[in-house]
Amino acid sequence: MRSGQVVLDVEGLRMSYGTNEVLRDVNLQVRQGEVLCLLGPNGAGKTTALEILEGFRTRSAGRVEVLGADPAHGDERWRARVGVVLQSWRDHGNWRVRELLAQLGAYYTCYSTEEIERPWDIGELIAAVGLTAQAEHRVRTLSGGQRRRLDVAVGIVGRPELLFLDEPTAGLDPVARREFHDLVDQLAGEQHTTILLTTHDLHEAQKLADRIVILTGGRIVADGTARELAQRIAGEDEVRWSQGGERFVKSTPESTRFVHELFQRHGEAIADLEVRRASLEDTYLSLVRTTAAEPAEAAR
Ligand SMILES: Nc1ncnc2c1ncn2[C@@H]1O[C@H](COP(=O)(O)OP(=O)(O)OP(=O)(O)O)[C@@H](O)[C@H]1O
Repeated sequence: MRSGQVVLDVEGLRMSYGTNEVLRDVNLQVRQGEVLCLLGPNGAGKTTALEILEGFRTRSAGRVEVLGADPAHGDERWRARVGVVLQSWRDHGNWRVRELLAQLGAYYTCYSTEEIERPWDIGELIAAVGLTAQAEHRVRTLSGGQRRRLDVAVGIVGRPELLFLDEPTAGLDPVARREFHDLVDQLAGEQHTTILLTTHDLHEAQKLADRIVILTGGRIVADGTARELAQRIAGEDEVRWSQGGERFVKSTPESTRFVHELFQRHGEAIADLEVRRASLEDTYLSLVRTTAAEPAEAAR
């Protein structure tokens, strides 16, 4: 998945709000078609980083290139190629769902290309985000989760090449969450949309992301697939079993192979087998605790 061209390139990004230095030295490259999850504790600077990449916030220092342009100077054509789902916005209460999406979608028509017809067909889009039953409802009458689905629809109505999603599944019920995951898979798989999203749900990150980036202490402290991160920091898998009335525990980086060999050697004598794989959660907690324990100067 890392073979596509670089669509997002960040080097030495810094951001301060007054004396509060939030981003200290962020370096990141994202390739076309990647789904990248940005993780980090509350206040780590994820939204700030996203807002800079989206061109909504001016950075203090560093080089940022998004779809070949500096987002601080992105023109309308550039903006039409970028989709944004913010944490929350509460406008357009009087509009009906279909009417609002058609109105917003019309803006993108002139930005169609030979490869990408803009906007998304509104009926198809409404179905894709699961709002068909509410298509003629006024926005202010939607529930929180339905509103979040609409936020996602607004973000993708122009068929963006690059999509930023800030906590897209916050407040969604399990069914809506699953549908959203399918939609992300569809956007990345069929439309090759590059997706950068933030979440606090590690299972979601594990499920959706080709690559996970952990931001804490103003820097990226880990970058890799869920499995790579789990193993690199949390360590090895743990295999437990009993044999002849005795309990055994073995730590191994290759639990599948180990279990295979165990059964080859001892067959039916093996009982109570359990495999605990190194988890992303272990890694995440360990990294975030380490950074939180460091004095700010040490992290610089
Ligand atoms: N407009 C602003 N003015 C001043 N400080 C701000 C502003 N926006 C964010 N901050 C501060 O910057 C830091 C990072 O905030 P940000 O919202 O980027 O974090 P986050 O990682 O998205 O957090 P969360 O997971 O809680 O959404 C916090 O200390 C916050 O108080």
